[in-house]
Amino acid sequence: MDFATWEPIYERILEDFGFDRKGDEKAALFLSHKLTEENTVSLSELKAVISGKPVLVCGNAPGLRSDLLEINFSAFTVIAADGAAAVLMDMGIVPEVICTDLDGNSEADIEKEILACEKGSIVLIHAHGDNIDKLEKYVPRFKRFIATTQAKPFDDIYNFGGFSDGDRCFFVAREFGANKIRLAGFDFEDNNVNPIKKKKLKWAKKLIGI
Ligand SMILES: Nc1ncnc2c1ncn2[C@@H]1O[C@H](COP(=O)(O)OP(=O)(O)OP(=O)(O)O)[C@@H](O)[C@H]1O
Ligand SMILES: Nc1nc2c(c(=O)[nH]1)N=C(CO)CN2
Repeated sequence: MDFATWEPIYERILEDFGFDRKGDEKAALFLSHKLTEENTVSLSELKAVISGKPVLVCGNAPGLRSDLLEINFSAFTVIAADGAAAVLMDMGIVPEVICTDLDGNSEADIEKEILACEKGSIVLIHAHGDNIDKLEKYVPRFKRFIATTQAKPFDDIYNFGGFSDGDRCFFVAREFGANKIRLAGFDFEDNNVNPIKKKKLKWAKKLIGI
């Protein structure tokens, strides 16, 4: 999705949550300073695992494990949203792609994302105004990654559209030409979550429906 199409949606999201665009921009700049030639994954590498392939996008709803029992993984490129990567790793599955803002989960889950990266997952690390501390702490531990922002993209900081980790996975799958996208571990109506998460799920449902 080009930024001109995304920007009005992004502005509505910022307003709905009361988030500050300047904070997102500062975080993106911070992340850009962590990129080197050695730790940057190319978009062609990402495209190679998605283009023309059926993609399974895994969210981290409580039903993820049971959804996964019905799925033949070998038929899909697996893209995991943040904590979903830990669930997959626990099942012995290394997702091909992970989208994470590094702020949703326990330290143990982040360690599993770092391990997945070492085992070959392409990790898309997302900068936003409320995760600079996490970026500072964990980004040096990821050997290779792609940097993303929800604000205006620049240089090697990309914006493929989407806001929370789950819907960004979906946008990545679409942007890079998945021939089919199946969802697992998405429960947009989950009431067992805090009000901010509820609002994020409302936006996720809307964005994935676009
Ligand atoms: N019922 C649900 N509870 C939690 N996550 C869900 C649910 N349904 C779908 N998801 C998707 O799973 C993604 C990963 O969730 P997780 O809790 O691991 O990370 P998070 O960083 O806390 O999530 P978020 O990006 O929403 O802040 C979410 O971004 C969301 O899109
Ligand atoms: N500024 C800001 N942006 C976000 C945030 C957040 O908490 N703050 N959370 C997200 C999904 O977890 C995605 N983007």
